[in-house]
Amino acid sequence: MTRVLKAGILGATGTVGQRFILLLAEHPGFSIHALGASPRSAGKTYAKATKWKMSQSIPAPVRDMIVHTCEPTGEFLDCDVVFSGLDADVASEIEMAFLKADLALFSNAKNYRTHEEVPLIVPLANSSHFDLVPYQRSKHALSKGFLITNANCSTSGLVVPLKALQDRFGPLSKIVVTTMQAVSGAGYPGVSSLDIMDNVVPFIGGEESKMEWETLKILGEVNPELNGFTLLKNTKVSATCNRVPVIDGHTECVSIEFEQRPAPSVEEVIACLEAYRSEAQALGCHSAPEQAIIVSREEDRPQPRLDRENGKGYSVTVGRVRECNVFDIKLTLLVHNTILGAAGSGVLLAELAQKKGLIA
Ligand SMILES: NC(=O)C1=CN([C@@H]2O[C@H](COP(=O)(O)OP(=O)(O)OC[C@H]3O[C@@H](n4cnc5c(N)ncnc54)[C@H](OP(=O)(O)O)[C@@H]3O)[C@@H](O)[C@H]2O)C=CC1
Ligand SMILES: N[C@@H](CC(=O)OP(=O)(O)O)C(=O)O
Repeated sequence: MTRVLKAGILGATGTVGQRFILLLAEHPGFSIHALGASPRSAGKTYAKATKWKMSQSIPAPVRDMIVHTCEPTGEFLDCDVVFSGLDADVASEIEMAFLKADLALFSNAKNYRTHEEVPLIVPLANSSHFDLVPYQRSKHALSKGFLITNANCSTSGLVVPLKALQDRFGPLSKIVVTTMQAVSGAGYPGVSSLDIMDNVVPFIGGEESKMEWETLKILGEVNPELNGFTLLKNTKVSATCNRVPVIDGHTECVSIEFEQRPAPSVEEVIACLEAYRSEAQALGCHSAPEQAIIVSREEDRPQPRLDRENGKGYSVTVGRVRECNVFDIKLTLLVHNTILGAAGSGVLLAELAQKKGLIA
């Protein structure tokens, strides 16, 4: 029987923070122990500090908890794990302070994803990158702490089927992806209603380069010395990102070229995606979905409203798998941007870390 872990949440009042609250409050393996947000929220009860936007109510035990500033003191020091949903403008300094305090930190912010000693892990794709933790600990003289980042929400959906295909058919030479991203991805208040209603905005600052680069790190490997990452060199990724008037769920149209000739057929690709099993599933992690990738055969799926809760938001739903007459295969995928694309990844990463013995 694994013990219940005390969890802290940084950025607890935001869009990702609220999702952490819901996922952790109903999780048998965690108890919510400390909440942090900006000095504007500190000292207030959680119910007063947050602008709650989830369709479920604030869990009763959390409503009257007091929100603190984000410093590694007090209740945060008792935490076994700390999840960060901090605004990127403040995440660098705060997360480094928590790492230096020897805490186990799982971050949603982009700030340390590109760092050479920091694993960037999508739990259904590259959990082998946890192998760098001992080196990170030795570099920072830590005994139990570490910093793991999870990916950009659109990247998180993309890499799961790509990993399945790469493992089965070898290197992918070209990937072109066009996203239709939900407004919750922009946090709260996010995109103004006058900008997004009756509209599509064909720009999300910094998103395309993040998707292109993060994919190469995630689908790359930990080097043999276990002290760095080898990024994919021969895979080219091009992303185009759009904001659409959907509340939750990022949809992505993906075209893929394989190195292998002849390229796999549509039937082989579907069979590979359906058979794919991640380490999180193999280890029996509580939040791991039964199917990492759900393939829909209906001609008009996936759709955000109908498919985003698949696998409780932890599965990637793939549909419209078909031949591409420019590359080899094209498909459409859907990822829940605040579950597998954000807070859910953090929770599943903590479960994996516990299974791997990285959390005592
Ligand atoms: N939304 C999504 O789908 C995804 C988001 N992310 C990333 O996760 C992070 C959070 O995003 P999101 O929840 O959307 O953002 P929000 O803007 O909704 O929330 C930001 C949080 O940061 C806190 N904060 C702001 N300033 C400070 C400060 N000076 N000190 C301490 N805390 C502060 C806010 O507290 P307060 O309420 O007190 O202001 C709030 O809790 C970002 O880095 C984002 O890029 C990653 C993947 C997906
Ligand atoms: N930019 C994403 C959400 C996000 O915050 O991503 P990142 O953590 O990579 O900055 C979106 O708008 O949907």
